[in-house]
Amino acid sequence: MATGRTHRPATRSRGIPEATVARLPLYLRALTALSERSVPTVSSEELAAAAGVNSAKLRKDFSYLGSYGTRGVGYDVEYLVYQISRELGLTQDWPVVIVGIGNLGAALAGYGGFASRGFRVAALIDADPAMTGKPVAGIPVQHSDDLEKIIHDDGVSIGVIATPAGVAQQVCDRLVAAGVTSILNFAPTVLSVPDGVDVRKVDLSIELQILAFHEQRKAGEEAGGENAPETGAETPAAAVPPAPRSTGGGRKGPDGDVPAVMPA
Ligand SMILES: NC(=O)c1ccc[n+]([C@@H]2O[C@H](COP(=O)([O-])OP(=O)(O)OC[C@H]3O[C@@H](n4cnc5c(N)ncnc54)[C@H](O)[C@@H]3O)[C@@H](O)[C@H]2O)c1
Repeated sequence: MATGRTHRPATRSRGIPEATVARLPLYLRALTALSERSVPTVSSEELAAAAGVNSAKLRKDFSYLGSYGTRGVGYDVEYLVYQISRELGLTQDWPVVIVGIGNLGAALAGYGGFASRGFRVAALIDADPAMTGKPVAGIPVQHSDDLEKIIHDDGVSIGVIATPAGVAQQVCDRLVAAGVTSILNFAPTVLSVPDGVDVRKVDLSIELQILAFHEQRKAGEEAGGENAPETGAETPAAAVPPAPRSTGGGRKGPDGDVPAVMPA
């Protein structure tokens, strides 16, 4: 797995640590569920449990947002949704392109959770001429020859790579050259990007391998007659901070990308 080296410091310019930033989506997901149930306020303990985070950590995280809640009442759900959305840059629309519209790309294109969170799928791009013009999830696929024009015309800054691993670096290079500065990589390969470009990667097989490790350990402990380890809690993988980021200049070498779903 990538070590997550990038050019950014562990603390953002506005003073919010990367570890806190990584937990904000977890809070937002829990708060959105509360909002949908018209719950007006929530205590730090309740919200921490819903987000799978320690409540002291939650209070510390929210202090960076200037949100302290009201004693005996808790946090205002709607206001916190607004605050976190604003902090994450979700109060604006982010056009996204997906490159590689095979099994995975098509599934991502049809995923309603992007649009509902402010990520508009602006274009679907594939190198297969047979797919050009065919609608996937209601969006016509465009040929990769037009990638640069599409990025430019739609003002896209976020690209999703769902191509075979062998072409992912080349696709990444084209996206970056065209002006994309954030990449979500699903291809099982480590991408090199220049400074100023953020890469997050998702690899579900790595998550399964980590679960396999824990399964093996549990089985070993049971066989050894030891007490079973603590179970039952969802590990907030995405809340784990990225590894320290280098501040060196130049193109980020291999491992310059960061896993979007990080193991604990
Ligand atoms: N991260 C994960 O958890 C996860 C899960 C499933 C698949 N994957 C990976 O996602 C990728 C896609 O998997 P899939 O099952 O959808 O494969 P697929 O073969 O169904 O689709 C790949 C698509 O990419 C297109 N393509 C090939 N070269 C291209 C290029 N240069 N530019 C644009 N498009 C190009 C192909 O025409 C095809 O439509 C693979 O790398 C796979 O290993 C990752």
